[in-house]
Amino acid sequence: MTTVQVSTPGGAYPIHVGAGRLDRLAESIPADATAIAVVTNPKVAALYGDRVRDALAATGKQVFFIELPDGEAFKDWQTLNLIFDALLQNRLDRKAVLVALGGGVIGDMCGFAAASYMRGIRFVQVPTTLLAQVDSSVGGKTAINHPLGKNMIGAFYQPIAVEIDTDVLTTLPAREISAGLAEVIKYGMIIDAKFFDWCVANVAGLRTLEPQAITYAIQRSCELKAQVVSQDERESGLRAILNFGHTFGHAIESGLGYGEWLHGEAVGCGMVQAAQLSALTQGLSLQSVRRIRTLVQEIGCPVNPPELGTERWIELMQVDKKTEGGQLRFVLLPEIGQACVGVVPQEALSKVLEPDTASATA
Ligand SMILES: NC(=O)c1ccc[n+]([C@@H]2O[C@H](COP(=O)([O-])OP(=O)(O)OC[C@H]3O[C@@H](n4cnc5c(N)ncnc54)[C@H](O)[C@@H]3O)[C@@H](O)[C@H]2O)c1
Ligand SMILES: O=C(O)C(=O)C[C@@H](O)[C@H](O)[C@H](O)COP(=O)(O)O
Ligand SMILES: [Zn+2]
Repeated sequence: MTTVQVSTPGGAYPIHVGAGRLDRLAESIPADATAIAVVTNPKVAALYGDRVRDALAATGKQVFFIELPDGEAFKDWQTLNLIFDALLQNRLDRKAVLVALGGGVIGDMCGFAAASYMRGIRFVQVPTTLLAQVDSSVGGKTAINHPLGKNMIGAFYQPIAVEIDTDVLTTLPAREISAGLAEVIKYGMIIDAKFFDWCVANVAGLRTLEPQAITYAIQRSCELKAQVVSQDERESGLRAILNFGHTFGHAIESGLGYGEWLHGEAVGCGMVQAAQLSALTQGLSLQSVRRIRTLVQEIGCPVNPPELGTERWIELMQVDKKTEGGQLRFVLLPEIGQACVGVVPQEALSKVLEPDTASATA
């Protein structure tokens, strides 16, 4: 087991990474917890519910399970309210602890419920998808979607611990592994060129969950994300680089309907588009754009954006949280391993959004 530490003004906590962590969840429940509510979905509950129930029984506390419908399409008010209904019906008090057992959808919703139930109760992240293990369980962004935009209603709210059991990845479908790898390679592109090269060299092992490769990728991703959020918890500057590819990616998700493309797939494609935009505005070399495109393709994510039409793309991207005074801002790469945030000329953006001209920059 290895531990990565996160330290923010909103809370400091360990990320434990190792095989079999699910059986040791009791270690992350504070002694003064009055009850534990596990927020999950039917698919994850069927796979891991019994093990988690047994592990938490060791605390001697009352354990409730709250099952939400599965999928991005349910990351909404109505589903969030199911958590509050269950917490109130079971009379959970301020010293109750929530446990988010599932992927990023469960983690984001459980975290938002923890942030707002009785104005804030403690929660533990137990991410069970690769994407959630390398990204969404760390750093305290919690949210639900709005029909007009991704993650539009939410809060910054840190968990008290993150428990990553690498064994649970064995039941994940290949498509979900590819989606998770998109957020892994993102760290290489924005902050760690050596890690990017390592991902290129180890892509086969990553896709097949070769234990050493996937464990290292999870640890390194958590370290890099912890470094960023520990410096800028609430995205007043640096943290925005974690949004690389997301201005395009979120537009794909909301434009096509939540769940049509997986978040990681949309981000993978969005990173190719953002790399093309970086070539036009930051001098990113065409060789680097090609390397990014090839890696996104090799992890199994789409590299060709859906045809939404330039006007619709811009309308969808306008609601991005980085937009200031109506002006779109993008995360861009001057080179692989370095990122900045900036505005771009309209012509450059149009070139990327018009499929014929975009292919010329890749
Ligand atoms: N808060 C953040 O910083 C942050 C970061 C990245 C992504 N996100 C959000 O995370 C969400 C995407 O998360 P995701 O990719 O984990 O999707 P997800 O939560 O929908 O999970 C994907 C699928 O895998 C299933 N699943 C979960 N664990 C499993 C397992 N071990 N074996 C088999 N199936 C399993 C789920 O039930 C679901 O059907 C998006 O809403 C995105 O916006 C948030
Ligand atoms: O943690 C962050 O900061 C991120 O931007 C990580 C992203 O991968 C994640 O998808 C995040 O939820 C997007 O944030 P948003 O603020 O654009 O909704
Ligand atoms: Zn993301």
